[in-house]
Amino acid sequence: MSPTGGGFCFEQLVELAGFSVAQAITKVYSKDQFPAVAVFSGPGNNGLDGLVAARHLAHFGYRPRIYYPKRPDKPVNKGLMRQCELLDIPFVESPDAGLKDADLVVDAIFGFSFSGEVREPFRGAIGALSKTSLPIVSVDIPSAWDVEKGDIGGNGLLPSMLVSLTAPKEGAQGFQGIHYLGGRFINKHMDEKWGLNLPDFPGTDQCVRLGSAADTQTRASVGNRMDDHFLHNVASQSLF
Ligand SMILES: NC(=O)C1=CN([C@@H]2O[C@H](COP(=O)(O)OP(=O)(O)OC[C@H]3O[C@@H](n4cnc5c(N)ncnc54)[C@H](O)[C@@H]3O)[C@@H](O)[C@H]2O)[C@@H](O)CC1
Ligand SMILES: [K+]
Repeated sequence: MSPTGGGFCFEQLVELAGFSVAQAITKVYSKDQFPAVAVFSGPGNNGLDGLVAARHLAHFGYRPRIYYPKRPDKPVNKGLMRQCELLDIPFVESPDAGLKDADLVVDAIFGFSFSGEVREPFRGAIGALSKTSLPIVSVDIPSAWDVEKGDIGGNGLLPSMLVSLTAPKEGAQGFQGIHYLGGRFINKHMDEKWGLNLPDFPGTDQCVRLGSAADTQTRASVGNRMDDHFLHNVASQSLF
């Protein structure tokens, strides 16, 4: 683990992101009504947020299963998978196996680095999720949406709930569903540097519900600039 410019290491940010997603889910979809959660994880960091969320959901009393078809051979991926295996969270081999008898879906396929036409095996996964009537919770941005322009191709997911991380993305401005902000790790220096004007997180919560479209809009362009920064500095470990 290497410290970043803000003192964080990457694994910490992924942990806080995934934890906030799991907690936001508890606010809207109770474990009694939505016990079986299908987590669809993509090949990048959005997918890692999904693995972390699955682990916390299991601790919270849900029954997650994970569809994770492309698994980069990195210590962080292997570690997060191992943690899930030790909680007896099954890894399923197909989108259909993920959705069978599920009550809820977590869409952690693509985040802000998605671009172009969806390639397999994720084209099939997104196709399956587009057809399901189950509620979908998207992590950071609905998968296959353009991070700046939203669902321009018309092929992206239409989730019932979105948990934006750190700050909403510009592309999420048109999102009409239940919108939470997660990732409670911004200090006042970061907030001022980026002009985030973050809302107060209630009590010990890791997430806060965004009330209105205006709430999203005022923060969206900042969210994109931060993500650009995040993207270009993750390798050099100089985040924030
Ligand atoms: N901003 C923040 O503070 C944090 C962000 N995190 C997460 O990191 C995410 C961004 O992670 P990454 O930069 O790894 O990117 P993504 O997870 O968005 O996805 C990148 C992966 O998707 C693949 N991909 C892109 N376009 C594709 C296409 N058309 N068809 C098939 N595959 C495609 C790429 O080859 C790459 O493997 C965020 O959205 C968020 O979920 C957190 O993990 C940590 C905190
Ligand atoms: K997503």
